[in-house]
Amino acid sequence: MRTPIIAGNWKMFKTVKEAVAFIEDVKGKAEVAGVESVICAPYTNLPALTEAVQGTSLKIGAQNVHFEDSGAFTGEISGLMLKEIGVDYVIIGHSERRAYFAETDEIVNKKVLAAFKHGLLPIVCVGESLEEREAGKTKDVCRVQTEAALQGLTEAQAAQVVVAYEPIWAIGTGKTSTAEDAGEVIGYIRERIAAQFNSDVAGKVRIQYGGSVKPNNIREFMQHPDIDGALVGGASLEPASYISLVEGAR
Ligand SMILES: O=C(CO)COP(=O)(O)O
Repeated sequence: MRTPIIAGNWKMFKTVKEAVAFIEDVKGKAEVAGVESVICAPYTNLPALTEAVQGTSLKIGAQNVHFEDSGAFTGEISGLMLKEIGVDYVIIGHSERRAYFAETDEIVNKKVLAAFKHGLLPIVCVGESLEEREAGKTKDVCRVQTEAALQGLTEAQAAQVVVAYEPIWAIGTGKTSTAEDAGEVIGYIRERIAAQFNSDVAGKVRIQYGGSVKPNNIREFMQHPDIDGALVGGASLEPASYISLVEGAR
């Protein structure tokens, strides 16, 4: 059985003070047996957050990582640095990074390999644009992005990957995919992982849905047998809303 995973992607929101106050509010509440609960925060929050979640089951993730360990890469942060401060997860290849920061499938793959090198677990984002959806390319886009991201991983590593299927048109728009539709794409992604590795690996990889997930629709997505959780932007920012999301994944 795959453990459901709810991950909040805070994007570029919250100061350190706000981030720590959030953890105080959700401690013990956004902790539900059998559900993994991860907050992916801006870099500046991470040291305080890894400290704040000590003694809880909450996990902390970054939203990006550079693929080199160190070097002349002004403004970048490496996996080595994230591991040192106790980060567990890292979001890689979010559509906002692909669109605004020119991340290619090749860069995403390098980052996934770098994450494993440092013992960080990647949450790899894939998903189609509205244009691609309308052109009937949804599955192709997801296949190409997923295969590229997981290239070069061992079977043991691949089995630990979290994939987030986030249709770009559903992000921050209030439009969601239906659970049935998202489940179909996610089922297809799982089939492709089975083809790339094997069915044992594919059976272990957790695949989330992301895109306007809210407390009022989380249960619908979680009821689909192929959907293992959610990557949530806007609705992860308020403690009460985040707690409801984690409870909804039970
Ligand atoms: O991009 C997302 C999570 O990574 C989704 O954002 P929203 O939940 O705000 O639509």
